[in-house]
Amino acid sequence: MPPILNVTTHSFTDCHALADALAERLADRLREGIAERGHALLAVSGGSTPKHLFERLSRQAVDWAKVQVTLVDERWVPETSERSNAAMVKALLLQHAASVAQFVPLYADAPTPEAGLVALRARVASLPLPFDAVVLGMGNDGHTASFFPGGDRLPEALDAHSDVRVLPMRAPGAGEPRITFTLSALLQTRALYLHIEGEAKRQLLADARLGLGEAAHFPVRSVLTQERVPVAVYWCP
Ligand SMILES: O=C1O[C@H](COP(=O)(O)O)[C@@H](O)[C@H](O)[C@H]1O
Repeated sequence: MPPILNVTTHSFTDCHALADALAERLADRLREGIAERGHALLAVSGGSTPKHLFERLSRQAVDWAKVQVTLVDERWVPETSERSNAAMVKALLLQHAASVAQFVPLYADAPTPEAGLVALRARVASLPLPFDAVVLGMGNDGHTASFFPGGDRLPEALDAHSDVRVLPMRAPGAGEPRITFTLSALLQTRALYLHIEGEAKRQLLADARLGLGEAAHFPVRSVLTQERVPVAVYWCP
């Protein structure tokens, strides 16, 4: 991918090498946060891509009792659902050394994200932003966090000057209603990573960066074209 804007790409031979490198980088960030402020705050993505990363990160030597972990977005399903991002974080990341980290979920026991929003906003208001690190993923449709193409609240979610931290989101390709940190909140971070795997996503991201074809309208382009925080792309085939 050509280097444009403030995006750098780190390529790896396979998902294990990528997971090792990104886990070490994230652990460095968390240790720096703890050394400088006494605590650290990490936001991770759900979906299938971060599974190896979570396994590696959970074993990193970090004072995890001083770390808060949250998600960049969540599907509005209880943790008993196999679609729950929280369930995946608990099963793979909050294990081993990281089992003592404090998890801040984005799901509340309410029928819709709108019904749970007041409780959820109070919960995330207590998070001491900026994040030490945010790890985004990307779907094959160019969504990141729950910034979906055609999302009903996409313009609000992508407003880089918004003071809203979380929003509900519904979209044709989203599967179920969502809750997502806004772009404005996610850019309040000391380090921003975009973790993608596979040739199709590499090409999609390259097109989005260059504004080519339909990828010019993919929500992930808002992350790539902002100038507030450098983006480190971690990629493997
Ligand atoms: O639904 C979601 O999908 C994206 C991408 O997931 P992947 O399975 O293609 O890795 C993920 O980044 C997001 O957090 C999640 O809610």
